[in-house]
Amino acid sequence: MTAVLEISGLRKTYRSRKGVRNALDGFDMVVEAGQVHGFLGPNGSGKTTTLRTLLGLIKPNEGRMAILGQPVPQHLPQVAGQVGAIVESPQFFANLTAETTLSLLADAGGVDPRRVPAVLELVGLRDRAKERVKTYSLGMKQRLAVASALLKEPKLLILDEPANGLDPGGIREMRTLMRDLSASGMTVLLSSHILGEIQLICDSVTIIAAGRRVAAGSVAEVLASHTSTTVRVRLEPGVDLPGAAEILRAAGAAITLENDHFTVANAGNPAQITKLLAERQIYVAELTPVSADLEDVFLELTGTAPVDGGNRQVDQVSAATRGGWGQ
Ligand SMILES: Nc1ncnc2c1ncn2[C@@H]1O[C@H](COP(=O)(O)OP(=O)(O)OP(=O)(O)O)[C@@H](O)[C@H]1O
Repeated sequence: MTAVLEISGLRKTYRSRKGVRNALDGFDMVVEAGQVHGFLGPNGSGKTTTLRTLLGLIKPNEGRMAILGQPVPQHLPQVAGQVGAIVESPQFFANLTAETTLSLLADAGGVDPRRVPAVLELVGLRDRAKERVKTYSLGMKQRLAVASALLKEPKLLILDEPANGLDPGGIREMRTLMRDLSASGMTVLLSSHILGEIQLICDSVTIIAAGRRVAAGSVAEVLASHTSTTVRVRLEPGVDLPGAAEILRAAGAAITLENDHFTVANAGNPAQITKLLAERQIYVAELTPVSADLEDVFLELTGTAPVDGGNRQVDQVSAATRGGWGQ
């Protein structure tokens, strides 16, 4: 496979009166041709900084980037025509129709005007194309934004949170659209917080936390590499479940208590669980690895799982990510 996008060792430091912040701290990413690639990370982890740096909107302190094999930002003018991007919600003139908006953009970008009805059809706005943008819902504006990025038939489409504001039907249509675009040979880089959606849409993902890559690969690989670290524990009926959970928690385990069982995250050595409980005459009835979904992996790797008894603060990393328990 060929890489459409390569980033290595990217560093970006913001300086303000409050001090220095390393938004990107040696970040790496590779997106192969024809993939729908998910770019995931918690708030403030560096996603927008990465995308803006890639598009030449801000200057990195260090690192190498290439789009379609061309080093950027040096060769951005050569590849810009093959990259469609929506990084910040584009503003449209409210009094213009979608059709006029796209026609003006096509004209300004030297794009064949026949692309306008084609992209309106693609994003499902054909029947509302002659209505003013101010009458559009948020979801329809999102579609118009995607349509504008598709005008020049890009080889690489970069979308920051394209499903934002869409209802479930809209999200499903956006998913179909992404798959159709990918089937037509386009590579799509997609940042999103809707992890279930990413799991359904994407072939591969990169997860970023605190400006560094913490996981990358096909969705199946990323999931497989984390399947066995969380275990589900059931006890014999009638045993005090919260009490048992507390014993493990006191020993440093990250516990999530459910109705009739609890889970232990990051449990490198599940035997430790049975041992600790048996010492208190509590016997485990079931101990099974939980197959992780992308949300579990994300929470674990980025340290953004909810904090017990408190509100997690920005930049606060949960104990579970600071190393395995029971190793
Ligand atoms: N212009 C700026 N000046 C100072 N700090 C900044 C600036 N832009 C971003 N940052 C900081 O850099 C870090 C990364 O921000 P960035 O916007 O790239 O994160 P993000 O992953 O896109 O977050 P979100 O999901 O919330 O949009 C954050 O700590 C943010 O506060």
